[in-house]
Amino acid sequence: MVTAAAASHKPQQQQTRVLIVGNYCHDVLIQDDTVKAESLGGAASFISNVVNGMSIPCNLVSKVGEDFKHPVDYTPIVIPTSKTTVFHAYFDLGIQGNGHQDRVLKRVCACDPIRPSDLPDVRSNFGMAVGVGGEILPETLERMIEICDAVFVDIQALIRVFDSVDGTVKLVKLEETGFYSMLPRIGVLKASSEEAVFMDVEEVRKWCCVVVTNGKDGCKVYWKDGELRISPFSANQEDPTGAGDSFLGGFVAGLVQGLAVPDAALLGNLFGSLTVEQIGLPKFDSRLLQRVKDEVQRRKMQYLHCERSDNELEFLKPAGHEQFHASLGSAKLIPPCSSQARPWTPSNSPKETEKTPIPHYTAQAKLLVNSVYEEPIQTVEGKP
Ligand SMILES: Nc1ncnc2c1ncn2[C@@H]1O[C@H](COP(=O)(O)OP(=O)(O)OP(=O)(O)O)[C@@H](O)[C@H]1O
Ligand SMILES: O[C@H]1[C@H](O)[C@@H](O)[C@H](O)[C@@H](O)[C@H]1O
Repeated sequence: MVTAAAASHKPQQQQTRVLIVGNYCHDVLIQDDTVKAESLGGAASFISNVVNGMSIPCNLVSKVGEDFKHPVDYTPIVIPTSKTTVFHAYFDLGIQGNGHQDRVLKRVCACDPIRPSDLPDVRSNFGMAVGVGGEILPETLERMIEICDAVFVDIQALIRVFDSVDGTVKLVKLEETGFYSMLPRIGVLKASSEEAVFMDVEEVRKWCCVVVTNGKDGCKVYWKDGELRISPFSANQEDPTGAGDSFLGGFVAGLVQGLAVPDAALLGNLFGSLTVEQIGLPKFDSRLLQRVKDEVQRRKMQYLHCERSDNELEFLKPAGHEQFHASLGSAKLIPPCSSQARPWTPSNSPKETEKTPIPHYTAQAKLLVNSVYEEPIQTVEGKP
């Protein structure tokens, strides 16, 4: 675990604040044996879409093959001997109708894994380990823990295995993976409710903060001594792909800007709900984004009037949380600005100069990792 003392010795002036690690992929959505859509995929693409939308600078490490066919903001590493990861998402195979499994995923092509040597040498405040096709190796996560103040992990990067014949994605128990012993050194583990059954939440919450997303019902945050349900936003679901990724992007964007954990989780729910309303990678309306940024700034001003001396308060709902939910909900109702709701391209993504300075990120990263987990814990019970 990163201790407060260790974190305070880290350099305070850094270029990169958010480091996203995970491969871009090609997503093919299939229904009734017909290709419904093909789009850019991978948690890294959905997350950077949100983080960029919130004007937060980030760095991204991703690998693709020479066949990679989408314009992206962050140039991936091109591997001449490998093909881009491809997922086929079947919306009519084995779906249970209980809202748990919304699609059957097959990884039909896998690009190279991301290795420690692929990561930048500079320190980051927030690291995001967000693989989709098995590209995050245990040694890669180890390196991320070394170079980032706080690491956020999507459990899908850790527990996916792929059928050797047709690539169907299956899940294994977290404790059976080589990642389990690293839990005390990560900040947040995010899982969907479908994935959460592959870990013992009661055990894992002793080591790190756990966030379980639950589709249209929002999400739940668990920490060592408490848990909170965070309300959803209504949405007309078109395609669930990437909802969890956009959630994580919004959650981290909120924390980077200094929001308390429950308010940041609301931002996650908001971006998750916006994502399911579009097929593939969502395009966020610029007026909506501006309104969300304004609401976040307004929310931070409210904090100035509250005493929040106890670290655990970062996990509890600050006064005005429900009002913040209502304000974000009304931002969602802004009608799209037709001239601006154009397809996303690198040329209309925010320029570095337009990105706003973020004053509180280091304090927030330290708080998140250290506040309620202040006792340094060296091992997970039963593991070295
Ligand atoms: N139908 C919906 N209506 C409103 N909000 C939704 C809906 N579906 C998802 N969300 C929001 O997005 C978040 C993440 O969704 P979900 O739990 O489905 O993640 P996921 O299964 O990891 O998604 P994916 O694997 O498709 O990326 C939820 O916590 C919720 O806030
Ligand atoms: O683009 C999608 C998205 O990133 C999903 O979260 C992931 O589960 C899929 O594997 C991927 O193809």
